[in-house]
Amino acid sequence: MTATFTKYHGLGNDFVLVDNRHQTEPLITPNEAVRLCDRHFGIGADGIIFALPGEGEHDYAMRIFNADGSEPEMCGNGIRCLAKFLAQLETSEGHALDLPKRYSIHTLAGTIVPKLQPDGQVTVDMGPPRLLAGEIPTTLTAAAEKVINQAIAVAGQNWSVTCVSMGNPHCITFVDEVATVELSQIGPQFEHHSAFPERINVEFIQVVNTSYLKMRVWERGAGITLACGTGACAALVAAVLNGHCDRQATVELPGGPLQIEWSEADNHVYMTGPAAQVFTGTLAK
Ligand SMILES: N[C@@H](CCC[C@H](N)C(=O)O)C(=O)O
Repeated sequence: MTATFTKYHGLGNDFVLVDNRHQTEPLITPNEAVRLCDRHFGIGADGIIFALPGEGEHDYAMRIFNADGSEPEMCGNGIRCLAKFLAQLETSEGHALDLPKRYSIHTLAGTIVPKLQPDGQVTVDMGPPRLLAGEIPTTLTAAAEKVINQAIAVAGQNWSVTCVSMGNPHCITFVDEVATVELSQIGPQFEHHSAFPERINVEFIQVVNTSYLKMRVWERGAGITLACGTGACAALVAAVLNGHCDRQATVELPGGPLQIEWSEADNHVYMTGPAAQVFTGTLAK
């Protein structure tokens, strides 16, 4: 059996997109995902994303496997790529594309709504952040408490962290200079710390001013990536909770900037950024 794929990236966070709209089971197994994500023996990607059939109110569903084969609940850069992929599939099937175009997507983090804008950017309603320790999950405090500015020892250093779930778990720490963080050494020790039973994505944030944050990330199941959409949303929320930032800010990642807003009106987080197609291919099975 052969399957086609399309490679996309959102600010250098790259994914293999698979048209899986005809069946609910992913065409690729977690083990195959590990092989395909390998940058020497495979296509090379931070994850594999499946465009699945939607049910009820949902146009489609999305699932994703990380580069290590684990399955996260959500992916911010990935869902912008998925929205562009779906638009491309639909237009190639003869459907008209009227912009702005909105999709209702079922994910393991709930309903997420990306909207394709006329200028090529994608704005995503990422839903509300979840702040309770039990929702992250973390054992850093009692399950019904928030984790804001909490002490933790990792890699022989004391850190002060704020935890936010955007459906998937994030631990944010503020530093003077992101460029000096030894990410490849410290990142995995956060990811596998016993305080995080489902592992964790960790974001290091430099507050440049109240509307501009710099960020570097170590992702659960993927390691250092050039950008993380859910991580940028979690970072903005953490910065607001710590009084560092306005509710609307640019988050600058190694791969480029994202515009993030935590709306006071509906408590949802909105992310705006690009997504680009790189190439298409056929999988050798
Ligand atoms: N890069 C993604 C997040 C992908 C999932 C993450 N590695 C996890 O395991 O939670 C994004 O842009 O949000």
